[in-house]
Amino acid sequence: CDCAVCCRRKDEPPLIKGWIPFLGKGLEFGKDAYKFLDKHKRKHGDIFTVQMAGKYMTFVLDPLLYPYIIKHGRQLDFHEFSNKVAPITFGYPPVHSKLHPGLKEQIQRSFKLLQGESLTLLTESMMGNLMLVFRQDHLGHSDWMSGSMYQFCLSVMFEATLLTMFGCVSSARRHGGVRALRDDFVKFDDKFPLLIAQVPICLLRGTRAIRKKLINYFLPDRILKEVSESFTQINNTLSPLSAHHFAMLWASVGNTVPATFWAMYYLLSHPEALQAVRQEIQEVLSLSGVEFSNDTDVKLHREQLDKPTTSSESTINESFRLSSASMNIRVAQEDFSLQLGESRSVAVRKGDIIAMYPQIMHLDPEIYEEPKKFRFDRYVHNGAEKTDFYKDDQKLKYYLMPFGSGSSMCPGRYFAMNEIKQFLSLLLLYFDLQLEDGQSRAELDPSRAGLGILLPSADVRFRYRLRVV
Ligand code: HEM
Repeated sequence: CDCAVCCRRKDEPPLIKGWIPFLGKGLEFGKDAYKFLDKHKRKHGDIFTVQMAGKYMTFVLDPLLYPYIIKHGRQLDFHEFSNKVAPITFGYPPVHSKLHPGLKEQIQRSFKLLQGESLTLLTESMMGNLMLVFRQDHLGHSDWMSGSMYQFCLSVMFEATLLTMFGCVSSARRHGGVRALRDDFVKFDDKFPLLIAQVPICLLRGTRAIRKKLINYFLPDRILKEVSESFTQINNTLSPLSAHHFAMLWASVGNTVPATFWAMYYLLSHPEALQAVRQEIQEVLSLSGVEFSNDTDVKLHREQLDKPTTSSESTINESFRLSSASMNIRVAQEDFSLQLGESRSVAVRKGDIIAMYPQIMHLDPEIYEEPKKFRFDRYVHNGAEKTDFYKDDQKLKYYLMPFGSGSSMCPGRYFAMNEIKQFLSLLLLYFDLQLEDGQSRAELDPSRAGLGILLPSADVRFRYRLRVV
């Protein structure tokens, strides 16, 4: 092993020193995250500590132990980490700032608007906006068109999400400046891993100016002019800071766009999956008495999306499994002994970081046979959702974790699932789709490992044509 490993007290995991790929004080993994963790797991077992910049970070990589960490919400806190890093990254005041009393509570309340009754509103609005963008940008031709898949997903999902979350200007249904906004967003997003790693923004050329432009876009007099019964109206009253709106925009598209890309890519590269999902969507429509034709707009309401659609959901979950590389972080609030099962405990000091890295579980051949292969029906059993997956002959409580876990779980997860389903439904209903020759080997770009859904290392060319129905 090329790392110095110290054996410590019996209740302390092996300590690995001298590993430098982490940047700054922060947590950017960079290219070697999976390899690094997998290598040390084989050598030192499922629990080990990495020392960096004076901090101790203990990785727990056995998914059978995840429930013990997740249930320690009080002693192992997520928000200490996010409350510190998010304001610096997105440029809003610290959540405990005296200038904005109650900000923390406002932010937490705004997360609730992504669920429950508001989710119905959001989902309906997203449907209309997706349809609008599809109709105006892509449904006008009957010949084969050629496109770049990531760019296609980005342009449709970015604009439809922006309209859904933040409304539109009063004079038009679409924003004139959306392309410029999207380009700036992509430039900021490129630097996102460095910002999260707490590299000072002044060292990232031009990024501060781009962030300022993006924040200014959300000033109340520039956007949100036509807000009636929308999510935006409620959201705006609760969280009046434009920099926080910008953070919400990042949260709502930063992972959703690559997740949509992977679901679309896997469907196009697996025709049997595409066929099964298309058939399932057609059945949902016909059961609701909707007769589909390509010159009318489709509406899929929340009740229809909530119907058991096992092939679509399994396809999306399988894409998450293969492309997600988020790290779940907790910060110890006190010195204590973290009990991991009946016979194991780990000494934790106040300020230590405990991390789970579910990608290791997602690619574990003991849990998922042939883990690198896409199988659209991996999460289907006897026509229903499959939820039993095993490790060491024990059923796993957590087997798929693209959205984090416990108290830190993504509040937008239901909305994300709905919007990806809506996007795929429109895509498969309206278009014949094909990959261009030689485009069936998309690779994951590991450079934002630790932060969510990985992007493809290169875009993929595809062809699409209006279906004749
Ligand atoms: C496929 C799409 C998505 C994925 C994979 C995803 C994943 C995640 C993950 C991994 C976290 C951090 C959880 C943790 O560290 O334990 C998170 C947090 C968050 N997500 Fe998502 N997310 C997605 C879509 C969305 C959408 C559509 C929204 C909003 C419309 C959203 C809003 C948020 C917010 C606000 C947080 C911060 C929560 C907090 O600080 O407590 N996400 N998401």
